[in-house]
Amino acid sequence: MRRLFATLLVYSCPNDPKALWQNFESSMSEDFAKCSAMTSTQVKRNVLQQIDGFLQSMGKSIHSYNLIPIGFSYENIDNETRELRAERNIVISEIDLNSIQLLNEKQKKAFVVISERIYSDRPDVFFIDGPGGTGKTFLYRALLADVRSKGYLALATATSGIAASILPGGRTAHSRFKIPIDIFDGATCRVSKQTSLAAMIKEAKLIIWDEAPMAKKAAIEALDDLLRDLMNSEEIFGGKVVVLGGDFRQTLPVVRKGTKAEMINACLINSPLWHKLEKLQLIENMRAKLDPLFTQFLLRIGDGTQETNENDIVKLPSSIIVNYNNETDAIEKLINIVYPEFKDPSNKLYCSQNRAILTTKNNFVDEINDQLIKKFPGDLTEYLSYDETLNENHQSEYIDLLNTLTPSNLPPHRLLLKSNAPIILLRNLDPAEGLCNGTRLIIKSLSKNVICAKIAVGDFCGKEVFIHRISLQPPSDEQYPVPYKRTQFPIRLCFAMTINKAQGQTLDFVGIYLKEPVFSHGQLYVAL
Ligand SMILES: Nc1ncnc2c1ncn2[C@@H]1O[C@H](COP(=O)(O)OP(=O)(O)OP(=O)(O)O)[C@@H](O)[C@H]1O
Repeated sequence: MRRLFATLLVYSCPNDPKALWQNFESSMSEDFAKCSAMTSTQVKRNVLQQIDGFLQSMGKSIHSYNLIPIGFSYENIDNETRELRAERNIVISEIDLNSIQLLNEKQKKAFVVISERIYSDRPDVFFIDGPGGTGKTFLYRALLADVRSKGYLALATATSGIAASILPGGRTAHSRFKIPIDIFDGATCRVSKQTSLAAMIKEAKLIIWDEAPMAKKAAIEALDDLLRDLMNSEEIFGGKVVVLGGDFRQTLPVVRKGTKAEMINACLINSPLWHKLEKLQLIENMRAKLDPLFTQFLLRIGDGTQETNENDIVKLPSSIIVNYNNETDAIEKLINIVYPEFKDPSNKLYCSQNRAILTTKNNFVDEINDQLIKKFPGDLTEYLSYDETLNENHQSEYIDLLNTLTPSNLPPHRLLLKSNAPIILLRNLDPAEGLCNGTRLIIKSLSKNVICAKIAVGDFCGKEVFIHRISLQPPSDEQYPVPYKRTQFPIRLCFAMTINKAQGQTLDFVGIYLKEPVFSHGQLYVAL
């Protein structure tokens, strides 16, 4: 409830935060108040400190909301000290520690080389290059467990929230190192030398950045500059052991409206840092171990070496193709294969959580989700967004148009939902607690102002969370007739999703709907 209150303050900008606080203070204090050892002042202080912690993780502070009564002594623990404490308190799982014994030959080699540099204080910077499923995450988890079990700090980061959420203590690199989101060449991280965040980064024995190929080179160069500055060293990454990793066959950094050349230029591979990284390769596909022929085919797709016809089109193996007569028949058949329980209502519905239909464009995703939510059993609940122009003088002129717009990173104006349906989160609400852009959840209940949902996968699987409406804006570089914001639940249905959104997801069963050819072989590779 305290987290819900903090996200309401940040994303819904209530007119009178103090009144809201006074109304709900006792409900938000219930658990602390039950502890008889605490005085009412201590209860209030604890509640305020926790709310402040949530606010700070979203870049805000409790002092902006006028919640603390005048004269009330509120000693806030510096948020960064809190972060350091959180780092030190990360639970090291037995499974991760034991996984060191299970590493395959290449993973073991990488583990030994990196560990040797960490503990001998002869720093180096690595790039773990491995196609999807070759056990990069497995290796990172083993390294993190090993370093942390020896009492050292190890910082786990990734480019996307969803990849960060599968690393223990994982955070997005942007939030951990305060790298500007709208990064450009020469931009710097917003960490000043005197803060305890700087002290924590300096103390770290190991820094991991997963999905580095998806980040712009400017972001990784900003980390290099930050570490040189903090460590007062001209060595690469300030002489820290840094492990970057990922798979260049998957999708590359997004340069909105950029040309192919601009996208390639933004890649880590075109940074002066690239040649200085020690490359370690993982090759054995641990995910598709039982199907070596498919694994080889997948690698040829990723490397762009699979044979194509005269129109540059690859032929997929007939064993994975669904035969159909026409377009309507095609999508019907695919739906029946991916979601067989829709045909047989006695079948368990809940298995839909680890299944998805992947396709290339948002409008195909919407078409499929619309069809499936109607077939899904249960009562429909409709939530309409409130769309408003930033300049209120334009509101009446544009309101109807705004409702029809479907920007890629915004929920739809008309959200049709049912209990037990799968949804995907569209914002990083609380990555430390598993609520990232890309987290999949199953709806438990739908109320007028709050949706209760259960996280469907990952370390936080099964956790129940409350989601409320927030104000969202389309990306500033997407062209719309007028600047506007949409107040809506930050979710979409996810019976179907785009291939790009699926990158980094773990799905048990996938149907791929290719109404049009994919944009690149990297996109087909991610889907397959
Ligand atoms: N040495 C190993 N022993 C047993 N299982 C392993 C080993 N290495 C990896 N795995 C398993 O193989 C699967 C794929 O591994 P992992 O997710 O680490 O790959 P990845 O390279 O990070 O993939 P992606 O790039 O798609 O995220 C996981 O289920 C993981 O637990």
